Amino acid sequence: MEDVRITFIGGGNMGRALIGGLIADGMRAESIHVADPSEDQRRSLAEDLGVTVHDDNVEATRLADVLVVAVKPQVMDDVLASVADAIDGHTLVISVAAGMPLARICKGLGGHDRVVRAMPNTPALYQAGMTGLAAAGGVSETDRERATQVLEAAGEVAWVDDEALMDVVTAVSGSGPAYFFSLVEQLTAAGTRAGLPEVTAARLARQTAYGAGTMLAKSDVDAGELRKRVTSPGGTTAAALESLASNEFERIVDEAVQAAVKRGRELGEG
Ligand SMILES: NC(=O)C1=CN([C@@H]2O[C@H](COP(=O)(O)OP(=O)(O)OC[C@H]3O[C@@H](n4cnc5c(N)ncnc54)[C@H](O)[C@@H]3O)[C@@H](O)[C@H]2O)C=CC1
Ligand SMILES: O=C(O)[C@@H]1CCC=N1
Repeated sequence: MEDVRITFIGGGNMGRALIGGLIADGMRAESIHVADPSEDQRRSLAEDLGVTVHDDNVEATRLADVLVVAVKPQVMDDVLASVADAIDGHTLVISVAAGMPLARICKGLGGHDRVVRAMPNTPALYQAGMTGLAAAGGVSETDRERATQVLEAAGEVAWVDDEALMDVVTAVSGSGPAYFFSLVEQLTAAGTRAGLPEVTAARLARQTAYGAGTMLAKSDVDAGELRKRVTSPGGTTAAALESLASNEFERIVDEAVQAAVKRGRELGEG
C-alpha cells in the first residue's frame, strides 16, 4: 500500500489503533499523515508512532488519496465542513464515526460520495481488529478494494449491504471489546471477593480471556462447541453457567446491545 497516500483527521484512540495496524502491516510511518488540533496528541503521535503530524486539517487533507476521519461524532459536521473544499473527486473518504450516516457525511462534504462508513475496533492496534463497512453510492469496486486493504491491515473486515445495520455492527464489535474488558474486571473482583489476592485474580482473569480469545481465533469450531468442551456434566462450569442463565445473562447482553444501537442512532441524528 506504499503507493496510497493516507491521511487521518483525528489521532486519538481509534486513529492510533488503525495507524498501529497499518505500520505493523509494513506501511512506512512517515508516509502516514495525521492532523489533530491537540499539541500533546501530535507530539506523542510523532514520538510514539513516527507519523507525520499536522495542525491544519486542510493541508493534511490535500495530501490524501484516502482520508480517514476519526473524530468524535459530535465534531464531525464541523470537521467535514472544514475539509470539504480540500477534497478532490478522487479522494476516498473513510469515516469511523459511530452512528454517523453516509448521507450526512456526503452532505457535509458538499455532495462528495466516494465515502465508506467504517466501524473498526481498538484491537486493530495489534492487527486483531474487526471492521464493518458500508459504501455510499459513489464508491467504485476499486474503492471497495482499497478500503478493504486499509482496514484489513488492522484485522478482519465484513461489508454490510444495509447501512442501517452499521449501528448493530457498532453495538456488537465496535463497542464489543469493552464488554470483554468489563467481564475481566468483574471476574477479577469476584475472584478477589472470594478470597484470592487481587493481583492473582487479575492475572487469572486476564490470561483466561487471552486463552479463550486465542481458542476462538484458532479453533475451527464455534463458541458454543468450545463452551461445551469446558462444561463437564454436573461440574463447576455447569453450575456457573446455570447461575448466569437464571440471572438472565441473555437478556442482559441483549439489552446492552439494544442500548448501544439506540445511542448510535441518537449520535447519527446529532
Ligand atoms: N474508541 C473506539 O473504540 C472506537 C471509536 N470509534 C469512533 O472513532 C472516533 C474517534 O473516537 P476516539 O478515537 O475514541 O476519540 P478520541 O477522543 O480518543 O480521539 C479523537 C481525536 O480527534 C481530535 N480532534 C478533535 N477535534 C478535531 C478536529 N477539529 N480536527 C481534527 N482532529 C480533531 C482530538 O484531539 C482527538 O485526538 C469516534 O467517532 C468514534 O465513534 C469507532 C470505533 C471504535
Ligand atoms: O463508544 C463509542 O461511541 C465508540 C464507538 C464504538 C466504540 N467506541
